[in-house]
Amino acid sequence: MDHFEYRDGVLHAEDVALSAIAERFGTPCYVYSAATIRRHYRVFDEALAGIDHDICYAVKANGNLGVLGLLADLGSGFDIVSVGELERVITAGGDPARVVFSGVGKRVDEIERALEVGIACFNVESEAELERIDAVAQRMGVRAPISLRVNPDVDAQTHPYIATGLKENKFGVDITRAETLYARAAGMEGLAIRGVDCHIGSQLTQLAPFRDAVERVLALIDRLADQGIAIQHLDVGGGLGIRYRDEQPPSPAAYAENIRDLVAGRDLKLVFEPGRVLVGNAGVLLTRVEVLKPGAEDADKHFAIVDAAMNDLLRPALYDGWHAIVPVAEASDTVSRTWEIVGPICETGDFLGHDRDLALQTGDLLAVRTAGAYGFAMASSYNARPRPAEVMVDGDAVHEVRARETVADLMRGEQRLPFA
Ligand SMILES: Cc1ncc(COP(=O)(O)O)c(C=O)c1O
Ligand SMILES: N[C@@H](CCCC[NH3+])C(=O)O
Repeated sequence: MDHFEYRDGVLHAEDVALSAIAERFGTPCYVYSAATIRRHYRVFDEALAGIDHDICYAVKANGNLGVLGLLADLGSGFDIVSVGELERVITAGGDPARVVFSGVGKRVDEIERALEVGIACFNVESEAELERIDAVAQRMGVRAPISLRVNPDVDAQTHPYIATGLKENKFGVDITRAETLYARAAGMEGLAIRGVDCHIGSQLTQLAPFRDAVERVLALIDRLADQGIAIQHLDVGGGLGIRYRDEQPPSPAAYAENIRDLVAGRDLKLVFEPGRVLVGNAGVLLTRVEVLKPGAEDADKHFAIVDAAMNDLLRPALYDGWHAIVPVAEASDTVSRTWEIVGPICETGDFLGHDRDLALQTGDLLAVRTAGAYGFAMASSYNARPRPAEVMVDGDAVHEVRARETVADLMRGEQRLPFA
């Protein structure tokens, strides 16, 4: 459920026509719906009613200050993977004490800053990192709260680039080594053991892998208890999938019911790190058709070159990700063709969608749907293309939550070599 719908033939974000946004802010432009984000957060939170839980939104999905501020106001915590994300959370008004810090390569300065602001927990991904955090914390005279990210070796049944819970992935520590590492951590002066963490992948559409992972981690928690190591929270990561095309992802309610019986009666808080499920359907990428390049009548390919490209939305190029592409003004009687929707970048992989049946004319506006997660967040300025504007609609109000980058922004900090 989202708040993008046609009214009088024009696609709206809540009460605002996307054509009006294109007029005012130009294209390409990301448009988010505040009501959709609020709704998704509440549905997720309510699904977990009765389970002691904390929601730590995965900032990497969409780190815009407007998005983070909205989630902070709803009471969300945050899952971060860099000091840059930490500063974003703080700037947006998030509470550092509700932050968990994931990631396989945390630098010393990042650990220092996280300790300085007092985050809730480090999700530690290797033995070397345990030692590093211990050393930094001891030097600062504090104890760092930690969980070990364990790798439960379950198949998340998702795209291989975004599956993270298999033995061969770079993430976390092998669950069979976890007890030894917890015993080591328990002896380190700079550490305070708080939890166990796992995250098995992203865009999961099956429930079984989540349940398998939780079962394996709960068994570990029991073995740790036998060793006298008490665990206060289980961080189950993020990963709940959404519908891009015809996927049938479980609802947040089904996701919660899938594990409710496993944790019932335990004195254990569950931490969730949802990203995509909160913001994915809350965003579209608005783009305009620049050039139509139809082939001969019998040609296989007809190209529609739009002003958004792989630098703005990388998911099609990187994962062959499928996004619905719809006209902003509902089509009338213009002849329809099957189009390749491509950007102007000099890469054959620069496409937003293959084989789309659309009635197109030069200058038409299109909306690339389900672009709120891993959209702007993965944008680059390849081909010296300034990154797009980001706009948040809230009812009939329109907020420019990020101004379009300029070419001058792109050259900031650069210089020619001095003349001899
Ligand atoms: C550690 C961690 N937590 C949370 C997430 C958020 O995942 P998703 O957007 O699939 O919910 C990710 C990304 O997959 C992640 O790597
Ligand atoms: N960027 C990915 C998800 C990666 C999840 C990060 N752990 C996507 O667009 O689907």
